[in-house]
Amino acid sequence: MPQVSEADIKIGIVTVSDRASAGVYEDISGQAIIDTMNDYLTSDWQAVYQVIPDEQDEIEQMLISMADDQNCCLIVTTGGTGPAKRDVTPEATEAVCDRMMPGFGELMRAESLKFVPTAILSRQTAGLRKDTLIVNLPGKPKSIRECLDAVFPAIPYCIDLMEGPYMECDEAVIKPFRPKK
Ligand SMILES: Nc1ncnc2c1ncn2[C@@H]1O[C@H](COP(=O)(O)OP(=O)(O)OP(=O)(O)O)[C@@H](O)[C@H]1O
Ligand SMILES: Nc1nc2c(c(=O)[nH]1)N[C@H]1C(S)=C(S)[C@@H](COP(=O)(O)O)O[C@H]1N2
Repeated sequence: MPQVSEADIKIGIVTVSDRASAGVYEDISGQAIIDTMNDYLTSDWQAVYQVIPDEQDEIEQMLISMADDQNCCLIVTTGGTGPAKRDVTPEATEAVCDRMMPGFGELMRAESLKFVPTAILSRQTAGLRKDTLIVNLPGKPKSIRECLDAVFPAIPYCIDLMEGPYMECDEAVIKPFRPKK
């Protein structure tokens, strides 16, 4: 049974992009994460959304604030996962996490390879900071759904195991996997 009311589902969305944060282009990828969560979730949820540049300190402070102060059970980042010199989102994620969840990156790269031969250029990872799951996605708008469709089925059960809020999904859109007790 849910331990926490559905309205307590807060999801952090962090777009890490020098150009989107400077207003050079519109942040389509962060909005795609919000749209995807709206498609997946039938539970009420609240987005905590920020667009920041590729600065490791700033990314770390944002993840800490969303996890510890704003009580997000899940934070999804987009951008800054590649080999370019300023791509440091995985380093920031690892720096703030207590335990890493390497299966997320492995699965997203494997699934992404079905769409782009450059999938292995993403160093995207995931990890746990106290009560929060942090998942990195690449920056390209189309990568959002490609990656989330692959890993999201495991996320509600992951959050159950972390004793977080119970996420109800639209099973016609995404089927969360919860092993029977
Ligand atoms: N948040 C975003 N919103 C819209 N388009 C994006 C976003 N992030 C990336 N893109 C698009 O994907 C392309 C490649 O993504 P990439 O991660 O290399 O972003 P980027 O341009 O390096 O970001 P930055 O501004 O930090 O340099 C970009 O040139 C842009 O067209
Ligand atoms: N699903 C998916 N994964 C993807 C891509 C994509 O278009 N779709 N782009 C790749 C490319 S071209 C790069 S450079 C890396 C890193 O992207 P980032 O630096 O924007 O995070 O993600 C890779 N992973």
